[in-house]
Amino acid sequence: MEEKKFVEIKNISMTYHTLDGETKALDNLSFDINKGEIVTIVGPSGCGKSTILSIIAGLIKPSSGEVFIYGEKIKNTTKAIGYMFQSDHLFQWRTIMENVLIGLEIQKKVTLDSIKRVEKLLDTYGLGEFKNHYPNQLSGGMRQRVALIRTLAIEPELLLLDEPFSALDYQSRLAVSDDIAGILKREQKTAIMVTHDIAEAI
Ligand SMILES: Nc1ncnc2c1ncn2[C@@H]1O[C@H](COP(=O)(O)OP(=O)(O)OP(=O)(O)O)[C@@H](O)[C@H]1O
Repeated sequence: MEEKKFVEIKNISMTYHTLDGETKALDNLSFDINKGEIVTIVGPSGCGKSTILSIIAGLIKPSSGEVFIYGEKIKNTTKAIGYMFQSDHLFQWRTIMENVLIGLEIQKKVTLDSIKRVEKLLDTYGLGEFKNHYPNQLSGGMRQRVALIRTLAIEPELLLLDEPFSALDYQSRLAVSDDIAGILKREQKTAIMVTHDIAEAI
């Protein structure tokens, strides 16, 4: 029997309708992703990268086409998918620990075990000492790591990363992208990242 594909994007098209007219953002896009793969989508600004991530995440409905996860059609958002946006969106009034726990809090899954797991992630990725600090006390690169750990904390099966390094300067971007690629590989995650930067994709 053929093994079920993890993520299947099938014939997705998306046209936005506004008062000014129509914008075709995606035209009959299809691709598959296997478990454990890290896929990057590269393209210039406006080519529809954020649109495809939002469709996979179930945040917007495509004009036509379907997304399947393990053969099941995506209808709404699902806990199986973690979405990390362009900027880190950390809450300034919450400590690093409180920021990282927010997804688990919403899902009512804050337990001793989940706290331990999150503390271990913070320790492993050099943020253990900063768990009681506030986001404005951290560097941009550290904040991106916090945002990634917050996304990993809910243990998503698929991570969607929208230009995760765009807020950083060139040098930190290279360091942090190595860093984050390392984390994704060690945690054996499946991820789709979009970027307009070919170096970052590589
Ligand atoms: N909500 C919307 N309403 C109308 N048009 C939209 C909407 N969202 C995106 N678009 C248009 O769809 C096209 C694709 O946008 P999208 O944000 O997916 O591109 P992108 O590749 O992610 O760009 P960027 O890298 O600048 O974020 C663009 O022409 C954009 O103007």
